[in-house]
Amino acid sequence: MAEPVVIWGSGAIGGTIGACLRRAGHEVLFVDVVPEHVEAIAAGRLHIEGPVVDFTIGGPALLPEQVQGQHKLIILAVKAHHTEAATRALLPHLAEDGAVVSCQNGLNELTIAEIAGRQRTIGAFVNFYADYMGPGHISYAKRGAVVVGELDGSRTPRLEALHRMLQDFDEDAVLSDNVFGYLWGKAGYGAILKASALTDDTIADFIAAPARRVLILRLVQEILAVAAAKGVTPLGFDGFDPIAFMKRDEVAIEASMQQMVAFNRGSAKPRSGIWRDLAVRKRQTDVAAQLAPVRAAARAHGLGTPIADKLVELIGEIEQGRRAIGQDAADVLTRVAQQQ
Ligand SMILES: NC(=O)C1=CN([C@@H]2O[C@H](COP(=O)(O)OP(=O)(O)OC[C@H]3O[C@@H](n4cnc5c(N)ncnc54)[C@H](OP(=O)(O)O)[C@@H]3O)[C@@H](O)[C@H]2O)C=CC1
Ligand SMILES: CC(C)(CO)C(=O)C(=O)O
Repeated sequence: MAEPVVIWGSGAIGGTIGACLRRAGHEVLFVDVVPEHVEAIAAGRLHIEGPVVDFTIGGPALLPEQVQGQHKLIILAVKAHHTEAATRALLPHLAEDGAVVSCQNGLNELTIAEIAGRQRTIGAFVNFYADYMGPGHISYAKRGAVVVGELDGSRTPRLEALHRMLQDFDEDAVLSDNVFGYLWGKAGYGAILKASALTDDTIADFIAAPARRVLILRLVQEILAVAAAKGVTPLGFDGFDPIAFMKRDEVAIEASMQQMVAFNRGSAKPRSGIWRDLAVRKRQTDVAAQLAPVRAAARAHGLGTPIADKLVELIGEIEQGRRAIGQDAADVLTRVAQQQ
């Protein structure tokens, strides 16, 4: 049997990628902490549904403590606040010459590299839209950018092999020499998603709302200023044009806003995973964990992140049941943005 690609965290993102790879003929080992989900996958009842694909498949599936041996390729797809624990748990199963690929939101590669070593970390960026609906049931709502790249930008045989494999998931998958550019781009776009989760608005409605314009502009600019201070050139994707925001080019910003609205309008996943964690799954989000490295980098460069700081605080209040999701929460954040 060929060496399997291990999917560590087989929810919305990991489950979708793993199922599609398995359907394309790759050996896949699914790992997850949810016993009923693991059981469903092992029993051949992993249903990926939605406008992109609709099929049911299965495959070897284990809880983390059941994994044995060492593996050369592990795709990590847990939420950012679980990255450290998951990486420590997978470490004994990562071959000396193996690699962890972070298919996550945030700058998780930094945490993974610290634990597994930079040589054993490959960068990735995903912007497709999916939801975990329940054990063995995932909605793949919308295709989006899929990118892989070595952390130092080099082109290596292992990266080329990974890229070829991911083309079996999405034929437009990109091999990049600037994966951190995409990750910082997503940090900018992701900040809009996080702010939208303060409300019940769809992502498209939130971006289109005139009342949120100043918040979106200043929040994105605040995040991308940190990227600039680090010497990273953020890259655009799926309608988001970070350079327009950085240059404060009103015409290009307007075009990007319209494209982001069009990209999100009518999506089968109309709201972010963060909103879903708050409103549907009633659980902690990974907003603080995603923004932690951005805020730390800002501090290291003498920059403030007052809007992101307030965003983390507001999301925390919702998580703790001390604030309701709604326009009031977004109004509070908008007022902070107006002061910048
Ligand atoms: N969903 C989307 O459309 C997109 C998500 N992302 C990012 O992708 C990453 C994954 O998100 P998503 O797939 O939505 O999240 P999900 O919650 O759907 O899937 C993550 C899965 O990993 C499980 N898990 C948690 N801790 C561990 C662990 N230590 N070992 C193994 N499994 C674990 C979770 O269990 P439990 O639920 O019990 O914690 C869950 O089943 C996040 O960083 C997210 O921000 C990026 C782009 C789009
Ligand atoms: C909205 C989306 C799917 C965009 O990638 C996302 O990142 C999330 O749900 O957290």
